[in-house]
Amino acid sequence: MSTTLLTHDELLATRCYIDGQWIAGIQHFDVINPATGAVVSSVPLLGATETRLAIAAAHKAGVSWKALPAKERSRLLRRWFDLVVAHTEVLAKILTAEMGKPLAEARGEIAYGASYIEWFAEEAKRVYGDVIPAPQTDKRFVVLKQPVGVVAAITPWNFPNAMLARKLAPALAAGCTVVAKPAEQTPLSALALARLAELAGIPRGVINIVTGDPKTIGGEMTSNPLVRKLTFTGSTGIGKLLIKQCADTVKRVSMELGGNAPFIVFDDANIDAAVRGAMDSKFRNAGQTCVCANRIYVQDGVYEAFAEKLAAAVARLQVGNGMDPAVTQGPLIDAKAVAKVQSHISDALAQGATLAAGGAPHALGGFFFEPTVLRGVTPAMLIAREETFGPVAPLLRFRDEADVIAQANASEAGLAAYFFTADTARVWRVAEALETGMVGINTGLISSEAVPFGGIKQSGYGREGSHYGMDDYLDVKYFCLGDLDQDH
Ligand SMILES: NC(=O)c1ccc[n+]([C@@H]2O[C@H](COP(=O)([O-])OP(=O)(O)OC[C@H]3O[C@@H](n4cnc5c(N)ncnc54)[C@H](O)[C@@H]3O)[C@@H](O)[C@H]2O)c1
Ligand SMILES: O=C[C@H](O)CS(=O)(=O)O
Repeated sequence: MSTTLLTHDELLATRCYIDGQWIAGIQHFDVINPATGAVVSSVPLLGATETRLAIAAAHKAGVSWKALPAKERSRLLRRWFDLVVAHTEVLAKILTAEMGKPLAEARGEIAYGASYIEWFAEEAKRVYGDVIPAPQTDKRFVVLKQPVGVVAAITPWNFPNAMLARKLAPALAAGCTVVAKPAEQTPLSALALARLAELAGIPRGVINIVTGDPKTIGGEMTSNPLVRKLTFTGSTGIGKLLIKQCADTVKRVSMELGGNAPFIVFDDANIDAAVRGAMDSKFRNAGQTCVCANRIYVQDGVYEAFAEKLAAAVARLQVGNGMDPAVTQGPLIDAKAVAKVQSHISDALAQGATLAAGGAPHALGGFFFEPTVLRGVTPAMLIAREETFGPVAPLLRFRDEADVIAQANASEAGLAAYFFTADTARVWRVAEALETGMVGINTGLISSEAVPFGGIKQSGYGREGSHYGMDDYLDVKYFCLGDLDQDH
């Protein structure tokens, strides 16, 4: 398949995508590079009127999109996947420019987002129903799965490509159409994805991207009766608000919310593997990741060895502009993120914790922050009770399995958890006891398109990825065929 590659400037959007048209808007807002403070681009400041138009376009496009043979939707999704992969470098540079993560991580995110498109290009062809044996001879019970309809999607800034791909892919595969609002900090990755979907031949109105004021756009998305489902990835507080706003029109809702992941190192763990796992889980994306380790529990017998090795590994992180290939930790997203990290560190130190590495804003200034390790953290400290969303590894001690399970589960969040042990019996006991949607065992990296990604408790509900991921975009319809005994 010959692929005409778009240039960086052709993919760097200044307009929104509604009903197959690129809309300029009247007012605009700047997209800022968090590493340099420079303006990357400007995008339209749209509101309820344009959102209503996008929803109407999605509703209209849905009639023909859901009527397409599943194999045709599959082919279009596959074409889109091929184009995303072919444009990895340009997409990664746009992502790093607007979000700050190191280019190597951005390339990884593009591949990760594309993997959902590839996965659901295949799942599109496997939306099966059932024929259920009826207890009466004159009846047949049939179950169909049908697309929910118009989907509203709201995504965060920390994985601006993958979090949107993780929603668009199953929605389109199921026969749904989408109106999406990316985070105002990082709209460019979403608009670039839409441009490639257009190039792939995905019909007008199937994907619509609206940028602008979150409250206004979200208000239209959650109240418009044509929207049958809202899928949200972001903070728990906003998630709760959106659930309430969707109640009046009884929309289907999926919530991928905040985390507070416990990361547990038992005495019998491979310490070097545990350190690698902690680095992978805690410092990926400068700790701005929903599933990153937020509380690191180390059993008494290995606490000193683990703390020393982790501090040494953290000291090797290279902080700087993500466009520099030598950089392994970029800036935080904004001043608010820096202030939250600083407040967690200050609170911990004030309550008796001590620094093993870092602890202050980086000498580079701006939104750069030193990768930090805190020792002597206790459950009473803010850093153990709230999601830090930054490059700080808080170390807590624990005595035994029962003690650490109780500590780990003492959180309203329930997204991810991790533990390291060589004891296979303990693997089953602890994995079953942890109150989270996902558990990493002897690894700090658990995300994949092939698994049901999602949380429990106040980390949300619904699953993204795997064959489970289609269910969020399908309605189950049962119909009953009667009077079949009669030869009329
Ligand atoms: N569970 C997951 O898969 C997952 C993935 C990424 C991020 N997150 C969570 O997201 C949070 C960080 O991301 P964030 O700062 O972008 O979260 P956020 O909740 O502030 O913003 C997320 C999205 O919601 C929008 N938004 C904000 N207020 C809104 C409103 N009133 N109405 C409609 N939309 C509104 C934002 O514009 C953005 O697009 C963290 O808590 C992180 O754990 C969770
Ligand atoms: O931050 C949230 C993302 O879901 C993290 S991951 O890339 O899916 O692990």
